[in-house]
Amino acid sequence: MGQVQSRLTISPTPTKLAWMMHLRMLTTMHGLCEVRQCSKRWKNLCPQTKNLQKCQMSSAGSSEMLQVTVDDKSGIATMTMCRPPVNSLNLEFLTQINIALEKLENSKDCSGLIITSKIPKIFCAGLDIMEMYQPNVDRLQEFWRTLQEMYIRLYGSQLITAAAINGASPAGGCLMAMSCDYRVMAPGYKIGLNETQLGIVAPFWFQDLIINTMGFRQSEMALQLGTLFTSEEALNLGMVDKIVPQEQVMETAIQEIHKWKKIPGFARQITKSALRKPSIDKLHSKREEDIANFRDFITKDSIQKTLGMYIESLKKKAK
Ligand SMILES: CCCCCCCCCCCC/C=C/CC(=O)SCCNC(=O)CCNC(=O)[C@H](O)C(C)(C)COP(=O)(O)OP(=O)(O)OC[C@H]1O[C@@H](n2cnc3c(N)ncnc32)[C@H](O)[C@@H]1OP(=O)(O)O
Repeated sequence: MGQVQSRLTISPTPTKLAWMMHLRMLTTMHGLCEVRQCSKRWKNLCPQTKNLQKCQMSSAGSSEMLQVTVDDKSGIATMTMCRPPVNSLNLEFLTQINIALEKLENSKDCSGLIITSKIPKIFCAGLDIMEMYQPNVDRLQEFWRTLQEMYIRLYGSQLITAAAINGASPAGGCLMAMSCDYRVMAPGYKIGLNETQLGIVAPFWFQDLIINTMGFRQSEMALQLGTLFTSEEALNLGMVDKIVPQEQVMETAIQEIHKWKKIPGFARQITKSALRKPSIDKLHSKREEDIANFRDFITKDSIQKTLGMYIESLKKKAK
């Protein structure tokens, strides 16, 4: 897929027209996915399915990186990541996730969302390191803006959100999971913000998120040491909420959403918004500064050298 030169602006509160124009631009520019007004038309797209409305977010031209299904009986959506080999988040993948989040948020039929992975033993390996290594600066900035967008959408979602963590979940994968309301994890995997181990720095909003999740003291140790926790350690720290055998992860997430659905939605949403709004507002107010910091940091020679060495070490390990 070619380099993206122009700026993609996904406004947090786009007008319907602006959003549609933006989606059309994305489709044209990237051959990303056949953009459809999903919420109303899922049924029409998949008339053969009764209870399961399926929206394939990618067209024949690109791989099916993200599968989104909504169970019309329960209103629970499942977003399944499938970007081999490790579900790393590049610009196109993040854009697809944002489009799906926008559609689900606006769908009257959807009340809950589960994020999970189709790749065995991997939930999400975090940011695609290749986006940060020897980057095109315009694309690099757009990449970061799109990651910010994902966090704003997911952490601020009105839906009941759960991460069904069925594999490794370092760095950006951990960010994604912690942005949900609930985390259920299979045993035997690692999760955490390991940025310092790569020689990079988790930005303030990653830091705020982990502090909001498990408190200051444990977060400052975890962030400085770049600790990847086992599922069991993560449970003890409050980074995840439950551990169940691999084959029960999805069912447990579904049951948990059903439990949350019994709470009056309006009261729950206002409470969630009040708790999370300060962190989201902080990012909104520093968004451009944060992008500039990221760009200046990543394009430093010393950081490029470190990233190059890290990529080599991953490749050697994979052999
Ligand atoms: C005022 C100034 C302040 C300054 C502020 C500055 C702000 C700067 C901000 C900068 C922050 C940037 C934030 C980054 C967050 C991130 O998410 S960084 C990414 C971190 N991710 C990782 O470290 C994960 C690395 N991967 C792994 O640990 C393992 O791959 C795995 C545990 C996920 C899976 O292991 P396994 O199943 O054994 O697979 P592998 O053989 O290791 O890998 C297979 C294959 O995938 C490639 N790969 C792995 N991870 C990534 C990745 N994240 N991106 C791209 N590619 C990845 C790996 O190289 C292998 O490829 P090949 O088969 O060799 O081609």
